[in-house]
Amino acid sequence: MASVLGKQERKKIVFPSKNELSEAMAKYTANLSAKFCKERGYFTLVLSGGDLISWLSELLKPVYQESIEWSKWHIFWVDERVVPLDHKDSNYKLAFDGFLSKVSIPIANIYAIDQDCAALGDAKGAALLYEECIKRLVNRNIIRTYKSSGFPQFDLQLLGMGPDGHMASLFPGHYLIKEKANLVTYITDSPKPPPKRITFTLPVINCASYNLMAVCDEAQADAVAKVFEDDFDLPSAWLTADVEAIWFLDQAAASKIPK
Ligand SMILES: O=C1O[C@H](COP(=O)(O)O)[C@@H](O)[C@H](O)[C@H]1O
Repeated sequence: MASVLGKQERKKIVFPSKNELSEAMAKYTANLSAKFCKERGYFTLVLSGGDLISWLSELLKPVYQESIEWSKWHIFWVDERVVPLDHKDSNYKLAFDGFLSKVSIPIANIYAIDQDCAALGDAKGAALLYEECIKRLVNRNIIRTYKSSGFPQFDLQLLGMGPDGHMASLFPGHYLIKEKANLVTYITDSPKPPPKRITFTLPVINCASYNLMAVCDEAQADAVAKVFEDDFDLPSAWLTADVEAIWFLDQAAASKIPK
């Protein structure tokens, strides 16, 4: 299995405010949607939870509503909290209420975690079934594979980072960051509530063609500075991609990056 880690240039764009960041994120996403829909008839987009979802509202504007080929989109989650899908902590609910219910992506193309596992709080089962779901879509060629590694390769992942430097549900100091055998794994002692979550493993995250990490606000400035100083204790510092890994920051989040 090819190594997918390794140091790569960490690109960043600093925006005056969240508004400009969210406009640029919409443009970036729409451009990649057009590229992949044209090249292969599908666009595989991975979402995270957190603040990022509200910044996606730019994609609801008429210019995008009318031009994006929504029927070709396939939606996944880089991590999910193992709670019922209508629970306030569910990343699926957050994205569905704030974005997915307002665009015409076929419901069959929205891949939430297994409802029963979610309702029962079965994190292990949820991870296993999500991995199976991804493998099935790889077999149907909806998700590509990364070169010869056999890992799934998503077209674009939209990621966020917590103030502690976590991305997806990979937390600083937790052994999950080292997990390389599985595509999807689980955690039952997440330092950030809720404790039960599933998450893509780092090799899967880094196989994506494009990774866009969007971070705003001063509360994240210390973690952002550490990432740009190559502090690999922070899971987010490990982020790479096959084609491009790019950080979209507002001025507050970028304020402590050494000049
Ligand atoms: O718990 C989570 O946190 C991260 C970061 O969220 P943010 O609100 O600080 O941007 C998020 O990316 C992840 O998907 C979520 O489960």
